Amino acid sequence: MEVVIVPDAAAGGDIIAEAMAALLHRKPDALLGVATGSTPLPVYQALASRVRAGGVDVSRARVCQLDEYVGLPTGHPESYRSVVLREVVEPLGLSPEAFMGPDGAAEDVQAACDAYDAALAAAGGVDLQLLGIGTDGHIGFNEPCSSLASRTRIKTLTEQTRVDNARFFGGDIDAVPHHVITQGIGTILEARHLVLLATGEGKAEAVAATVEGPVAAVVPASALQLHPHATVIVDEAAATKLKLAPYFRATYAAKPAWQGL
Ligand SMILES: N[C@@H]1[C@@H](O)[C@H](O)[C@@H](COP(=O)(O)O)O[C@@H]1O
Repeated sequence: MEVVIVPDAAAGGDIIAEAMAALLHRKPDALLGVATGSTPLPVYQALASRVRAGGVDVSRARVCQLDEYVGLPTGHPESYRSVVLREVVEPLGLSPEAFMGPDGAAEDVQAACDAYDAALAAAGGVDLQLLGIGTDGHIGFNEPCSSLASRTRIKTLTEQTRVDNARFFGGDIDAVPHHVITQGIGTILEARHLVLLATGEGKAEAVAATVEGPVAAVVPASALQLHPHATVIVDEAAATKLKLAPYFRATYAAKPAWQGL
């Protein structure tokens, strides 16, 4: 696992957009797994500005969703499908056909989950999966004690996650669904490159447990330790509880530029 400490969220966005641009250069039809929440927004902004400047060709790029609320009406502005269309697909100028996600409004939720896992595999798998992290260490919506081998399935949100996400629902926790569909941890681990971005001191404890703690289902993001190509990018505030911060800084400073992320 590589840990990169950047000065701020914008620098994190920049470095990941650069890695996505390099991937699309090597593989123009790459499948990018995108995350929601506030943290990844600087990534999408940085990538869109490279596209506008003509530095990246996204005409064949594909994007896929990590997770989704269950039960929000189709087209609800806070469904993750709407968020990804608004924050990623439209700014990058992709066609809606380049986008795939699970159906959170399906009557048979488990069938929708199975169909999504099958669709990801049929698409050739995710090339780069961008992840945020919950304050409790969740990735996607895999809450603590999710099986490290889990596949896409329905989960119940913790009270803390519903409180954290209420800001997207006008501060009304009652409006935050209890149930979600999420790529499982086993599904996420199949992506060829995992890139987790964490910013702000509220994530410092979860980051330390992810990077320096044991691999444990109680900290779902610690599963990244099992992946052969995982990159964790943190700003200074999110890095404050990392004991190995001096080592991570020295390693990155000495890294040859050609190596990329
Ligand atoms: N399902 C999403 C996660 O994918 C995201 O990582 C997390 C943190 O969001 P934020 O980046 O806004 O802190 O929120 C939600 O729970």
